[in-house]
Amino acid sequence: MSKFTVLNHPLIQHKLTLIRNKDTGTQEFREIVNEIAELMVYEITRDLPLKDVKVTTPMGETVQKELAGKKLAVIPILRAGLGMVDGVLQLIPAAKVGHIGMYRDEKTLQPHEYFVKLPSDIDQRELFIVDPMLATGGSANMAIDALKKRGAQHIRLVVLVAAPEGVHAVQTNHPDIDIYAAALDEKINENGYIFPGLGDAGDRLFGTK
Ligand SMILES: O=P(O)(O)OC[C@H]1O[C@H](OP(=O)(O)OP(=O)(O)O)[C@H](O)[C@@H]1O
Ligand SMILES: O=c1cc[nH]c(=O)[nH]1
Ligand SMILES: [Mg+2]
Repeated sequence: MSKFTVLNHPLIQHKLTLIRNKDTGTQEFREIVNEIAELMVYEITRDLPLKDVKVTTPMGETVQKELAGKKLAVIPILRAGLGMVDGVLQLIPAAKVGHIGMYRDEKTLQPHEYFVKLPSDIDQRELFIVDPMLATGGSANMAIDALKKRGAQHIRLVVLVAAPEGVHAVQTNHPDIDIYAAALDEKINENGYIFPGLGDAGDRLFGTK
């Protein structure tokens, strides 16, 4: 069974409260989403493997550490996932970026894929799928399917707000995928939105409401 981890760092929790507030405007919302993404990536990369390397300082030769594992790629689920990309790249500037376009039918809540463009070597990379919202889990499951179909082997899912239904759906369909969230909320409401949530993440990021 995959791991589900809520990142309880006080800065993450404080910033999440700011963007839940309905009076937080587009500019601030966008800035804070990136800040939270950056903090989350800092937390979840604690287990990246290191190896010894020789380095010559101005004082002489020494053996120190550098990252040893697979290269990384960040995969935003469009649109709202785009809001987290800059935050991730702030810490991992060399990461490649793949895009998966997905929208949820407002009535059926079924996801529809409309765009996929990925680095050619995703099978060699550790992939971080980013999307602020994990509601029914339909979009995340379809994005994971799209990556696996193209050879991806190491995928983690990073979301800001998760609903229990979405966590269960991803864990059931993809027991190999670890999920990280800034919060686990109460439920999905009758319109398919997470409660208490933060509303429509894409609309709040891009000012489209
Ligand atoms: O878990 P689910 O029930 O699939 O819902 C979550 C999805 O819904 C939102 O995207 P939306 O369809 O609103 O597209 P957008 O990012 O373009 O606004 C959100 O960003 C997720 O991708
Ligand atoms: O609460 C939700 C659920 C799906 N998508 C969003 O943007 N918000
Ligand atoms: Mg949306």
